[in-house]
Amino acid sequence: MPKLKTVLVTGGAGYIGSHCVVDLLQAGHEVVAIDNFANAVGDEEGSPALRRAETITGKNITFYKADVLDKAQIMKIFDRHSIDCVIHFAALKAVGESMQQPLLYYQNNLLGMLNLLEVMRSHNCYQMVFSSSCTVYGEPEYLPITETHPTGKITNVYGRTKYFIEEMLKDLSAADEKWNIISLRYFNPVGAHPSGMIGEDPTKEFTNLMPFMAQVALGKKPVLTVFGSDYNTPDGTGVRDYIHVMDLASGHVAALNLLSNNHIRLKVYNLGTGKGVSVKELVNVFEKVTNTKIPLKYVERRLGDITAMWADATLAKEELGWTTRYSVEEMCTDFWRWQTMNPDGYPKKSKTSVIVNGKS
Ligand SMILES: O=c1ccn([C@@H]2O[C@H](COP(=O)(O)OP(=O)(O)O[C@H]3O[C@H](CO)[C@@H](O)[C@H](O)[C@H]3O)[C@@H](O)[C@H]2O)c(=O)[nH]1
Repeated sequence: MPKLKTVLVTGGAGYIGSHCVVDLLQAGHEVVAIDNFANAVGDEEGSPALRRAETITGKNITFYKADVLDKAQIMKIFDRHSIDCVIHFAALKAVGESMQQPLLYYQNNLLGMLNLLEVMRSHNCYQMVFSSSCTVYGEPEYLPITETHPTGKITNVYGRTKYFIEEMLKDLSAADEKWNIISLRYFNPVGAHPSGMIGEDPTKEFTNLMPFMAQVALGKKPVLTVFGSDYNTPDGTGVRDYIHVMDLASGHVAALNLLSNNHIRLKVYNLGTGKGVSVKELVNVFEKVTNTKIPLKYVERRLGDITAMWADATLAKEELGWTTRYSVEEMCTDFWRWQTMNPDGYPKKSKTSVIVNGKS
């Protein structure tokens, strides 16, 4: 039986965070969520995504508008709640921006993690699930990529922050056996909760393929720019391992269960489907399930993009007992449902029933 936990979810109002909160609540865990709204909709009064997560699950979430860079604030939250485990999503993640503002990325992602780990240690909380990325592998030396593939040859600052944090976690777990940490390397998260109530609504510019494609389908952008048609792939376009965000969410609940029942110190798992899908293939499926036509414009390769990447997710299957359930069709259908039900994303100003700063 999984043990029920009080889980602090940093970046809980964000795309992956909010979907993970739904799964945690449905599994019976208590959630304390924090977000600074750097890339999620919300304000002092709370988060529309989390309010909807409460509606979906019929459960309450405690929410704080808080920043992992503010150590004193994080201390207070730990003083107030008996946190068993932290799932750490809060990070900046725009590759282009990270190249222009490296210090911002190092400060936010590395210092944020350091603060969190120090506060955790001061409160005897040693369990963490960390949101890492397949970006730590750089250009693959072989496919599918296993967790033992070399890491570190990364061409962007964002990716290096994930890699440096993984190295930091290795040192930490080697130095102090109390830590019990899982780092999850995500492949390409897409889709939305099947209810259409929560989904991806970045406050920054859309740069990822599926959200951009949906903007084109909605008529908000004129054309989808395809970056490169001369890759060494079956149709010449880039290949990725797209994974439904609800599958990603269930991977976190599985990781939490493993940490509850085993002292593993530090483990790394790939979360992907194991299937490579090209840009053209994804566009075709999206057009089919949404009954839309996406105008395409082929341009040069995007700087820093890799050719192809997909996961070997055998380890997560064997050790976390986790498998993906959603097809590429469902990823597109669910994303489109979210987009058509919420063409402008979340309401930008809304009262929330979420318990904010510990008060209803
Ligand atoms: O307008 C677009 C956007 C993307 N692509 C292509 O679509 C594929 C997927 O691109 P995107 O959705 O931007 O994802 P990635 O570049 O694979 O980056 C994701 O996956 C990385 C791990 O590999 C993470 O580090 C990033 O945070 C995450 O955004 C790539 O072949 C891109 O060249 C286009 O052709 N046109």
